[in-house]
Amino acid sequence: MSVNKPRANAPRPKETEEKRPRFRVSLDWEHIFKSPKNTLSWGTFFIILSIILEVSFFSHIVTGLSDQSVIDSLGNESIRDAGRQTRNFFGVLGAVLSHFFVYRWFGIGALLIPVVPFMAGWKMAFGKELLPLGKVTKEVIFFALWTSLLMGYVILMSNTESNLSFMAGGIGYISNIYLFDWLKWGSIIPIIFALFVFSVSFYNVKSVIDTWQQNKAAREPEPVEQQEEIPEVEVPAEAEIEPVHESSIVAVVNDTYDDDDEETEEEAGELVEAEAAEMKVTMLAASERKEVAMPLEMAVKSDPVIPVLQAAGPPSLELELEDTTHAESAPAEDLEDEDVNATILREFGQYDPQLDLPSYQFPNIGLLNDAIDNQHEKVTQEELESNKIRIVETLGSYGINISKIKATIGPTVTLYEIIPEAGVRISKIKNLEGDIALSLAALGIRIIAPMPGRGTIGIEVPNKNRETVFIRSVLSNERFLKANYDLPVVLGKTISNDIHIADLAKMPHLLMAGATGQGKSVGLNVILASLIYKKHPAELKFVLVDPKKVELTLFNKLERHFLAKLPNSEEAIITDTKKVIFTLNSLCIEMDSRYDLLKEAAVRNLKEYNAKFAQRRLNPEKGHRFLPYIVLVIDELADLMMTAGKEVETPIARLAQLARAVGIHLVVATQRPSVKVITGLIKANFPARLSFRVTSSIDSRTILDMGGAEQLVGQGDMLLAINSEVIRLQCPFIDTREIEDVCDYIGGQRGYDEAYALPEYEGEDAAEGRGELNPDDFDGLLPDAARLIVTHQQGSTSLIQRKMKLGYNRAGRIMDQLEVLGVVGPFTGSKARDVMFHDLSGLEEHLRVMGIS
Ligand SMILES: Nc1ncnc2c1ncn2[C@@H]1O[C@H](COP(=O)(O)OP(=O)(O)OP(=O)(O)O)[C@@H](O)[C@H]1O
Repeated sequence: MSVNKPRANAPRPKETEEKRPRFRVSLDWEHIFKSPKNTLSWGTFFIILSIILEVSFFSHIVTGLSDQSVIDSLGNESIRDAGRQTRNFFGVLGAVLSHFFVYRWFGIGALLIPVVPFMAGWKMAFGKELLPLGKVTKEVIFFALWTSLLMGYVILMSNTESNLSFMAGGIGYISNIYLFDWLKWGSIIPIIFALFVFSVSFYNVKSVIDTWQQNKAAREPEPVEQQEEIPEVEVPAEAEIEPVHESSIVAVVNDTYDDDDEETEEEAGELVEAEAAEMKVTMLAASERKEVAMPLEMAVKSDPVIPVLQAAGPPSLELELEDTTHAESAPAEDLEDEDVNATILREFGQYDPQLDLPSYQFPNIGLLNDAIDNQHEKVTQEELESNKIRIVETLGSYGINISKIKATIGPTVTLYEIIPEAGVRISKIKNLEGDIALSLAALGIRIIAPMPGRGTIGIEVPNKNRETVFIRSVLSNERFLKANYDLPVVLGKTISNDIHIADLAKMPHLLMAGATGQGKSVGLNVILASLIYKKHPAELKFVLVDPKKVELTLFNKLERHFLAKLPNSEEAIITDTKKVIFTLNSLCIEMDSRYDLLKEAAVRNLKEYNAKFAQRRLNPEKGHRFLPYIVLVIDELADLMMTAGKEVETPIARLAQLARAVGIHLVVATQRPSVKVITGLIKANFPARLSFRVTSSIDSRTILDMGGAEQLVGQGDMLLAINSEVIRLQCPFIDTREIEDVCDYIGGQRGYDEAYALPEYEGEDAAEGRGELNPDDFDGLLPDAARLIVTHQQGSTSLIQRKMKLGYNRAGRIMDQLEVLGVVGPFTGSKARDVMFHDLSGLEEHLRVMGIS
């Protein structure tokens, strides 16, 4: 066998030379600018810089002429002398900066320049953009140059060069001298043309004109005869499906956000929602037509997103790829959409859901009780020593000798880890649990034999004086503040006094059990409080189910911020079993519709979907929207299972099985962890389980698949089992007053108009009882909607949405009520419903008879 050896005189390979170390000073710019420690300082620096620039430039307008001589002689005299003579507000520095920016370059156009460092500084310091930075930078550069050119023209034409030429700056003045040679007074033409070109390309003037024209056309009454045959998808004019129109609608919303005008913001939001749904059908109709007419080369171009999904394999759960017919028709439309979306992204930056409530203030930690954890009551040295001695003696009396014992003091229990001498059987120690408890005269001794991954045997002994872990101490903990989880929840303090933070989004659901009075409700409140402290109302909604009627009432005040509810229900907190069934089914509908959106967006989970939406790669006019997480909290499953059984179990199991990918997570608590309540179906879908003290080891096994929870000492002492790992934790304590203060604080702020509307779900009974609907239950806008439908002879929800500027849910509800009233026929799929009245007089008579007008 021959081996190729390198010859001694062979040329040295190139890589060796490249690998030789070079002495280079390399700065880690990423760290310098982006490290959280530095951003505040850099941000403040840029803000100060912008103020210095602005004041200097203004000052230069008055002092520029007299400072000119100082600038000219700068090299010849000392800075000190120059400083004394300079009149600029910021001395020599201000004079020099102004000399360049104002005098040499931009003239008064330079006054715009400081806007850029100010906005950049603000973004760095506070992590938020006042306006989209990239867009503003381009505008500032253009208008600084353009103002300079315009001023140059004005000054040259008015012969005021000597005094005022600084207002044009070097760029404007010199450019105008050249332009003047060519065009004389006509040099204003290229200047105005430059403004025109910039406006057209930058502000998408064409789309504004198109929108205006379309709106004008839409306002003109449509002839009745033509509409008789038109199905639900209306306005099939070619111009209306131009994506340029879409961008303008989104632009309107964003402009409103930028203006911080909250009232108009909502109106615009609703308008867009209505327009979006209408456009959804219009675009659908358009895509169907395009499928036929699309040229071949367009059809084979693929959507850039779809291959990514294919490469990543079949998505989890229900997600499947689009069917091929759709995939073939999608690309051309998607390519157009991508262009529009890219333009919107460029102009308005990323979509920020928090701008829904721009002035929302997160609750501060000061609202919570500042009692510090009662350190002084901790375990004393004597207690430790006497426990150690008793453990060693008890084990010794059974012939078990210990080579080492070590204690770790936790908030509720102290963990004694022992290493027995060689040859001792673990099961022997485990069997002595009762004897050790007896000798220590303590309740709730738990033996962990062996301690996983530690090579020891653990004996947990409750402390005589236990420590209360206050919620404030955990929520203000740096680890929690920095936790970058999607749904961070603090569950408690571990035996080594670390706080245990979990990500509910990853769990993905939590099942809690515990006998009465052991701390379940406090535990639920702690979970809710952790989420409220970390998430903005736009990002998270709660569905609260409280059959006990008193536990979660306090959260009612969060209705217009954090709560979700069924459209027709009065109370945001659900206490009635029937409503619970409706709500659970409604959540299943929400889950299914979210899956449809994910499928259409070709993404695999909510995070990817929202990221894509924020990058403006999903068109709101096709029904896409930012999807908040939804956390369903049930404070007493036992009660529901007893009264409704399968009706509750099935949707819960379905949600638990499927909803994680679409951001719906469940936290379910129960007093009775019996197999009738925690059925196999439910249990199998809750990998994370938490148990407070239960009454028997059978209960403990039902919830945790192991004993031990019956040995806990109550008051928030708990065992958390995730993926076969069990941790003992002390739950933090939050009291009613604290929850009240936090809820008052949030509830007192401006919120959404109403709670987040879940999809409507009508139980079978409701469908049967439809004919008996009480006129008092009808929507106030029902008569107007009926007149609209009859006037247009078109039973379309989107018509109500668009003309009456209503959200989709409300318009849909009105349409259902119109059906009950007999104004329109039943739902017929994609076609518009039949209209049962041909003229308004017939309708008015009918409304009068029905007692509605
Ligand atoms: N983490 C904790 N720290 C200290 N004390 C606690 C803690 N959790 C609960 N407690 C005490 O236990 C009492 C009962 O707690 P909680 O109301 O949460 O019980 P529960 O399990 O919800 O009972 P029920 O099922 O009857 O509603 C509280 O009023 C409080 O005094």
